[in-house]
Amino acid sequence: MKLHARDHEPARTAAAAPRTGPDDAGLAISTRGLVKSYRGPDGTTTDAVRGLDLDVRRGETFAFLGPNGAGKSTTIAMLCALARPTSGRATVAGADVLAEPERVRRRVGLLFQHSALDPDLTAEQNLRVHARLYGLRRAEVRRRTAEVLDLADLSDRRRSLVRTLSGGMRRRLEIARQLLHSPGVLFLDEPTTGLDPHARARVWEHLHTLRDRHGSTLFVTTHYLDEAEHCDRLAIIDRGRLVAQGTPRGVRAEIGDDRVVLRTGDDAEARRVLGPLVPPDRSVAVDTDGLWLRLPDGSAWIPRLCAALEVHGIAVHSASATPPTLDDVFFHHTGRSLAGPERTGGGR
Ligand SMILES: Nc1ncnc2c1ncn2[C@@H]1O[C@H](COP(=O)(O)OP(=O)(O)OP(=O)(O)O)[C@@H](O)[C@H]1O
Repeated sequence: MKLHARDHEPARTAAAAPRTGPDDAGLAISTRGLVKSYRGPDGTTTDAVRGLDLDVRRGETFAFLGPNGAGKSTTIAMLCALARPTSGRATVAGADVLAEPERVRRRVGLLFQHSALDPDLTAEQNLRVHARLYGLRRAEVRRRTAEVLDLADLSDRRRSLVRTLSGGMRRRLEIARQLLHSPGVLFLDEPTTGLDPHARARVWEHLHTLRDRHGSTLFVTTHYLDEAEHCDRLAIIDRGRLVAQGTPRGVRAEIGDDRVVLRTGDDAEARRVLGPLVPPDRSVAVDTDGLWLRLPDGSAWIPRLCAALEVHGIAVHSASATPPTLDDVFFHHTGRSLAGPERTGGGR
């Protein structure tokens, strides 16, 4: 699902909100058993989100990862009080999404996947329109516009028409726009999709500045695993269910073992030879990278594996051992890959 600005613009009368809500536990977002089911016209039900328990601390950058259709946008829509949960509870910036949806909407900012800027207005004009929608007073509009332009490093382009800005600049302007009303939590739905690597890096620089200088809580969905690696904490969702939650290092440590990858003259045969050598609860799989295994202290295993293949006359072209990646974490829990083509074998 894609969220669109026109569906969810805040009410004209909405007032500027306090930065944070009255949550005592230091949590910016907390959900328990959050469920969203869609009923189709033919009576069939899609369970987009199935019992999500999430905790996001104030001031952290939290990545929300999952493949297409995992339920990320639906979760964001519920957390921003734009879609009503079917069941469960959620508190965002100190307000309850079911009992206080207006308050939630005033306390969050939401960056949509698709541009919500008017290309025929200048950067500054776009910000002013948005500030007025949030009911900011005239003097406040001027002050906040200048502040967020500076934060986005776009002060020198404030009089440029949006259509003349680069893709990365537009994204930074959109983020700036969502900061005008000082939201308690900023949701960003795939903020870097479609940007080149340089522009992606600039957007992340900007997001880290927000966190470090202003203590903003950022909830970011992304398909890019390298981006999630740089967040404070993350959650991985698949088919509406949480599969892992914690720091990048923590969720990787949970699956523990190294990934040993061998490129051989005959990966299928090598798989057959090595299968009996490894402990029964370890997988041996083949994908586009070659043959791989998950083993504790992987580099210590390599000589033994190579020796066994040599005995069977199978050439080994390369061998490496690396600590688990976030994709390995996903594979460990689902038996599928988040990033590349489907792997075979292994998983739970
Ligand atoms: N309005 C809707 N009506 C019916 N089904 C929906 C609706 N919105 C989403 N879905 C379904 O709910 C599931 C989760 O969709 P969602 O858009 O939340 O996933 P996502 O993780 O954001 O995917 P993507 O990364 O592709 O944006 C999908 O199966 C989707 O088809």
